[in-house]
Amino acid sequence: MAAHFRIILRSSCKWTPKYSSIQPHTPILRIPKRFLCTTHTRKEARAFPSIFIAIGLIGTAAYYVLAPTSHKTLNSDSFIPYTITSRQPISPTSAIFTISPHHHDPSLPYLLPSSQEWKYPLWSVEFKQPEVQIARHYTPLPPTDGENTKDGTLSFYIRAIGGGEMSTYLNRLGVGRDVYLRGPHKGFDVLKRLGDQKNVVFLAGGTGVVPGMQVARAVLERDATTSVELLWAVRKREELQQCRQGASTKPWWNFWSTAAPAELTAEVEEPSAMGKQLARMKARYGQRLTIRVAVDEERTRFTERDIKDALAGGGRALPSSGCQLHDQCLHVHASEFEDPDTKCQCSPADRPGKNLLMVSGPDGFIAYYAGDKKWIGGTLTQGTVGGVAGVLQRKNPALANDWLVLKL
Ligand SMILES: Cc1cc2nc3c(=O)[nH]c(=O)nc-3n(C[C@H](O)[C@H](O)[C@H](O)COP(=O)(O)OP(=O)(O)OC[C@H]3O[C@@H](n4cnc5c(N)ncnc54)[C@H](O)[C@@H]3O)c2cc1C
Repeated sequence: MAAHFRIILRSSCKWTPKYSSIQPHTPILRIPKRFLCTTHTRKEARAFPSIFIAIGLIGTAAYYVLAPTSHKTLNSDSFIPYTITSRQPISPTSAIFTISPHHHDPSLPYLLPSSQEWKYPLWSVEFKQPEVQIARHYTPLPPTDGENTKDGTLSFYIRAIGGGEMSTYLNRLGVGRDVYLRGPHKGFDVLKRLGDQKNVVFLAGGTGVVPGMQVARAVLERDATTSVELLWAVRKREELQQCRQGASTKPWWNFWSTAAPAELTAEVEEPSAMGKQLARMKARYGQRLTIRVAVDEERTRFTERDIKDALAGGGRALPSSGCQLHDQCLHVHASEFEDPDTKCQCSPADRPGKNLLMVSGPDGFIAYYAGDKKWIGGTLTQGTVGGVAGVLQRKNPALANDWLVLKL
């Protein structure tokens, strides 16, 4: 989920290449001589094709500006409007935004047909910044119990990054303002990758916890024998709990009584809006979902030992070389946006599947725990496994076989 740059808006792409491919002296329209009136002066004759060109350009531009867009509801080709219906501040730089589409869609593209359930275990949408024409991905928070998903409402946990174009723009918007979305964009198919295995460890930094919540929900709803350990690193405690006015910087909740990352129970004291969401998930899944939180400003963090302990519970998996879904080597050049043609190439008799170690957050966080992602030919790819995960794999080669590392 590292910083993502995408400056292309597909609607404008439709015509931009035509213009960008024009060479300085390439004629755009050739006017046959017979159409040129002989009584025209040379100057007028030269002006004639220019008029055609100008009319052509204006007509094309008018078409794209004025033509009604064929899409009114969420789709992966064009941006459609939503209105911000609520904004719950969490810290000075982060908030949960809830948005509703302008037009009701009876068959939302991210829901299973005739169901309230999400279709994908991991997905995101793009928001566009209309003033500077950029788009960035954001991850919808999974619906809480009893929430109606059919009305198209979506919620997002968004942090404003200092100097960040999109996130500071979004952070300035209040209730009633419009935002424009395109999607859904499918992420890694974690359920197929997990297959017959049962364990997911999700290490998240900051807003990277949201894909972790999506994955936890999908995996824990799949069957009652799965378990998820969600390790969430935040800079400040306020992401999880509201701080009292004038409270000491020392931990004062029982929850924070140890120097190591603490385990979250279903009863978080004075929870933030994110704390409430996590506590609800903990209450729903009980022992099957472990949530631990490390706070930078309290000098707690997830160490190599913590990750090793979290991985200790994974079952043994069979080797899966040559399978695009299960072979770590074949993930080196894979993008986190799943190719719809990606299929399991393992033998069904082998009951394919890998336990999953997933790492999501800012670039530096991912690099520290799992190694850098790499840009190859304009695509951000997984790269090799490095960082803490790489060290653990070298110390215990069985981990490299039993656990697939995925970076978001
Ligand atoms: C699939 C996916 C899902 C995402 N989901 C969410 C989400 O739910 N919530 C959310 O807040 N963000 C999410 N992001 C990140 C988001 O897309 C943007 O990258 C982020 O909001 C910064 O965009 P920007 O335009 O403000 O910053 P930019 O103008 O792109 O970057 C400004 C500077 O900030 C740095 N930077 C960018 N992101 C971070 C970061 N996270 N931490 C520290 N420095 C950073 C950049 O390297 C750059 O130097 C997601 C990204 C992806 C790829």
